[in-house]
Order: sequence, then structure tokens, then C-alpha cells
Amino acid sequence: MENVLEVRAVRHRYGGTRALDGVDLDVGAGECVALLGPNGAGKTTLVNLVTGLLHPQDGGRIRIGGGDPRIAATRRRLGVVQQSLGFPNTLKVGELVTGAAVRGGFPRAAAGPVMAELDLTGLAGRRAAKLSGGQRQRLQLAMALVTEPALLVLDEPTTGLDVPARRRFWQVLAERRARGTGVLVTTHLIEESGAVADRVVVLDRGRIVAAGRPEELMSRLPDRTVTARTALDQARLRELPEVMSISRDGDHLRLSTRCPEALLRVLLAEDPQLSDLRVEGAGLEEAVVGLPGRSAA
Ligand SMILES: Nc1ncnc2c1ncn2[C@@H]1O[C@H](COP(=O)(O)OP(=O)(O)OP(=O)(O)O)[C@@H](O)[C@H]1O
Repeated sequence: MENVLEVRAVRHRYGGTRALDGVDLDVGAGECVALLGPNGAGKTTLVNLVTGLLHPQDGGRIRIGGGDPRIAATRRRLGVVQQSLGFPNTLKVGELVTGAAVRGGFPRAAAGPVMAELDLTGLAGRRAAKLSGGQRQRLQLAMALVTEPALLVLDEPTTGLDVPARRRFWQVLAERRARGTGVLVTTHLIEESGAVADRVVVLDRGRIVAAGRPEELMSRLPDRTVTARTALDQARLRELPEVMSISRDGDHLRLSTRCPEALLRVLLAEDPQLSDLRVEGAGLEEAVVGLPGRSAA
């Protein structure tokens, strides 16, 4: 698999504070890598280095599709969705997506299909200032996707999205990934990242302390309980190898599992009416805290 992102031995200091201490990370074409870690771990610093906002201050190398992110032509291969990006509020949705296309060297006509893909066509004439939080996230994603980036960097992208909007968001990304776009996503929605990412990389105090498939990282944990209101019948749920036992709690079902990511994938795929989803017990973050190699705080 060709790498769309290569991070090699990157170190970064802010004055006397070492934020990154020798980080290596690859994202392959079509791959989704989730970046997790506690507050202050260095996630934002790494994202800012990848997007070219910061330059490594203490050594290392970053390449996007083989190019240096400090060069504008390389950054055109990159799409970014950030948590709190301000839009020029007087501009309209359609103008913003069209502008992003033109700045990326694409025709104005590229905006239409992407806006349709993200259900923004009906909002084309609406000022960005008038959008809801979820609509702003969709607008950002449309602006990022309109240039068909090799790499998408998403910083907490589903914050503020409801369950159907979140599902749609990951569906759109799955379609892009099938066409070769690599995704690096930071998120605190740990169970969700486990459900959508091919690999999870955990950063702690500037170092990678764990990396692997979500299932690998979770496999050492005791059972978790997934609770949801679901239209799926119990016979179908019993067929799933991830489900260890089922009990009913009012109109919710409680499913005990060792592998909530795999179970969530099936539930999200098979039940469009799924709601009130909760995962209880240890999460992915707990799964990696205490892994060998992580020194005590
Ligand atoms: N502009 C800055 N000046 C000085 N120190 C900084 C600056 N930005 C970040 N740091 C420090 O670098 C370290 C890594 O911070 P960073 O913001 O990258 O972590 P993070 O994993 O994104 O955290 P969070 O989850 O809280 O957003 C922290 O110790 C932080 O205090």
C-alpha cells in the first residue's frame, strides 16, 4: 500500500516544553488511522505539523504524497477538518465550496457533486454564519473533499453531530477511502474511532505508546456492555460472533461483548434506526493505558 503520509522521527519543542519526542507514523492510501491520547499528549502538535501550520523544531521529516507540507503545492493534496474553524461569515455555503475548488485548481463545477454528497445543495444560498454546528462540519468536509485530497486530516470531526449525521459522515469517508484517500483522525469518541479506523495510534507525552488494529488493543480487556434501542431482533443478534449474551432492559437491549468495535460496526450497518447507543466498561483509552512501555505518571 502506497503511503500518503509519512512522519519520521519527528520531535517538536515549544521553548523548554517537549511536545513530540520521536514520532513515526504512516497512513496508507485508503487507510483510516485514529490518533488517540490524553490531554497534552501532543495530538494537536502532530496535526499542526502535518498540515504545515508548524514546522518540526527539533528534527524529523514529514511527507504527504512524497511532498513537504511546508510547500503550498503539497498542501493542495491535503484536506483538513478542524474543530473550530472560523468561516468568513458573510459568504454563502455554495461560494465557500466553489472557492475551495478553485483555490485547489479544480473547476467551479466540482462543487455541485460534493455538496450533493454531503446534503448541502439545499443550503447553497445560506450564509455560513447561519449554519448549525453539524451543518458547519458538513461544509468543512465539503470544502476539504472538493479538491480530492490524497490525505484528509480530521480533528475531532464528529463533535456536535447527532447519530445519523455521524453515520453519514463516516459513510462519505468510506466512499472516499475506497477511492484511495488516506485519513488521519483525532477523536475523543474512542469507541467510534475503534469502529471506523483500520489502525489506532496512541500518543502519550509526545511518544507513541501503542499502535495496532482496534481489536488487537481491545482484546486484553474484560467484557464490555453495549446498550442500544435497536430494531434488530434477538435471533439475528445471537448469530453475531461478537455477542456473548443478551438481556433486555426496558426497550433497550444489553449486549455483552469482548469486541464492541466489531459489534458497533454491525449495528450501525444493519440498523438505520439504532439509537441511545452506549458502551459501558473499559474503553479503548483504558485498553492502552498500562500497556507495556508506558511509564508511570
Ligand atoms: N503554543 C504552545 N506553547 C507552549 N507549549 C505548548 C503549546 N502548544 C502546546 N504546548 C504543550 O505541548 C504539549 C502537547 O500539547 P498538544 O496541544 O499538542 O496536546 P494534545 O494531545 O492536542 O492535547 P488536548 O487533547 O488537550 O488538545 C503540552 O504539554 C502542551 O502544554
